[in-house]
Amino acid sequence: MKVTVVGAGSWGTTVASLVAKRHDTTVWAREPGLAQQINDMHVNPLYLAGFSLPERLVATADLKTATETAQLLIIAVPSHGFRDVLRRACPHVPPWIPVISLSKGLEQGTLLRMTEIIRELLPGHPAAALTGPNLAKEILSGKAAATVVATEDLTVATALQEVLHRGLLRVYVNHDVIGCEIGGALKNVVAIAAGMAEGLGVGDNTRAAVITRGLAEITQLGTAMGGESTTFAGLTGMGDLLATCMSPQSRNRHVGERLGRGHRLDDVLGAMCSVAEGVRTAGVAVELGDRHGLPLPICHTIQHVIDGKLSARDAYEGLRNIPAGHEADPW
Ligand SMILES: NC(=O)c1ccc[n+]([C@@H]2O[C@H](COP(=O)([O-])OP(=O)(O)OC[C@H]3O[C@@H](n4cnc5c(N)ncnc54)[C@H](O)[C@@H]3O)[C@@H](O)[C@H]2O)c1
Ligand SMILES: O=P(O)(O)OC[C@H](O)CO
Repeated sequence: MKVTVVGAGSWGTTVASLVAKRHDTTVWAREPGLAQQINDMHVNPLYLAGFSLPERLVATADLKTATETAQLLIIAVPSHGFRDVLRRACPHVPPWIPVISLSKGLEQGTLLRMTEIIRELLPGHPAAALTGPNLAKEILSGKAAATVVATEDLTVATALQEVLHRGLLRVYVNHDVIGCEIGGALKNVVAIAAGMAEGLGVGDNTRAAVITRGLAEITQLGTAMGGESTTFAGLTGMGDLLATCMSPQSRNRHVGERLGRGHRLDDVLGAMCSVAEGVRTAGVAVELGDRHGLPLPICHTIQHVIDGKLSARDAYEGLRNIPAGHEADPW
């Protein structure tokens, strides 16, 4: 099969490297110099310094060349660039090939999930999300992991599972696309909160409380949007939340940790080469919460920190002052 991965960041390059072991795989890099380094030296020093990539993996900076012969298209650019890149690729995408989103975010303004953007721009193409506790560098270094391919049609999901399943990467299927995408996007916001706890040194009990209440917020919003509650206890919910909140490799947790240590958001983001999706997702989650009548206090608080209305320390004070009612209440 001919597989094209659009986006040569840390996750796009990792997934392309795994798929390239069994399929003809092309990765599109926005940066022409990076495409050349992948082709000539089989490295991606910009996003995956120190790793060797398979020699079979081909890169190009030309979107038409990358997509026109693809039999499976995988989109791996951050959510803020997703629509623009897909729109530019659209005229070259062969009819009816499946399109998988790797992006864990929501579109600002429209509040859409990435598979909804795929459906809007490429109607009739099967749209899927690949999501789960998947820190790119661990997977590229060959450590075992599990992930989920989510699409409503389980026949398509099973076919995609077959393409993506690789030795130590165990790929499950799920039909609950809403639940899987909401879990993947919102865990990044909670990871910023968990990182802040780390930076502030408020303790592991507090961190556990924030992670658990964070999962409650994710589940409330996800089920209100049509996701199934069991999904949020699985790999794309609790699994990814744990990996992202616990791991020092997480960019979102890193942003939170720096904020907790008193750094300015602009400085933190300016020093990073990679994306931290939670920074943009917090506001979208708040808007979705408003739409569904849900208070989502952790998302609100993180949005206030991102807007500069609250310091990390004040944010934690504020969360402490929220009245504790029944555990099943939405606040
Ligand atoms: N890195 C991981 O461990 C990991 C794991 C699972 C999911 N994800 C998700 O995958 C998505 C991509 O993450 P990543 O880690 O590869 O990001 P990254 O920051 O490492 O790389 C992003 C890639 O997209 C390109 N890009 C950035 N902005 C763009 C724009 N506006 N238009 C076109 N291209 C643009 C960059 O050039 C780069 O090739 C994110 O949504 C992330 O949450 C990441
Ligand atoms: O580095 P982060 O915070 O974007 O997290 C990466 C993955 O989404 C973890 O599953």
